[in-house]
Amino acid sequence: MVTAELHRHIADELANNGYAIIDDFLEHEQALGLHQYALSLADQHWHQAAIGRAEQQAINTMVRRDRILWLSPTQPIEAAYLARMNALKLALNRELFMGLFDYECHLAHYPSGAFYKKHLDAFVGRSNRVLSTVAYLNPEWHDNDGGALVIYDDRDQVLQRVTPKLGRLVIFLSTQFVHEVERSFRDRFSVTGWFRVNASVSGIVDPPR
Ligand SMILES: O=C(O)CCC(=O)C(=O)O
Ligand SMILES: [Fe+2]
Repeated sequence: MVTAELHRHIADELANNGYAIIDDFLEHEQALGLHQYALSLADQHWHQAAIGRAEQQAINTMVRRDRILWLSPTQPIEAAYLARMNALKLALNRELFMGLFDYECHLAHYPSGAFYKKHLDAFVGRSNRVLSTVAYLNPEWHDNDGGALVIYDDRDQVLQRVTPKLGRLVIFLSTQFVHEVERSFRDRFSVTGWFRVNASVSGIVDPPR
């Protein structure tokens, strides 16, 4: 699919279902490059992920056990990913008038045994995160490797069980879908991010990193 068509497809899916799952969203080279990059980063670059907002941010390994690294445009490979998501942001604003203001994202590494229990990424009126994105960086992932993303509907029924395979993007409304990452049995890598509306619009600023 050419980019304009792909962006329209994502906008349609979001408008109709509130989420979209796009295989090969990342080109093979880019996805593999990010995977290699994540593998090359030494231990000290990664941080144990926290949960909760601002003053209550806490590390709780009963809830999540992934390690993260925020992306910035300083490295070309990070800049290329951010540019890709910026293009998507512009398209979604054009198609859906979403008023998306910026995008923040981090690499995430789930070592073998890691998971992230059921949660919402944002609460209505309490966060400026409106759209969650996860791009997966795992070549040759099999169902018995675990680590599926499970998305629930508003009656707590499984809506989608998504295998974290290389190049796939999942995008969903942050306040609408409870989701979890099942225990992974291999190293699992992804880029997780959020499109945000202007803090002065929602009146809330997300926690400092
Ligand atoms: O990696 C995934 O599939 C989802 C991660 C997630 O839910 C999060 O970081 O908030
Ligand atoms: Fe999440």
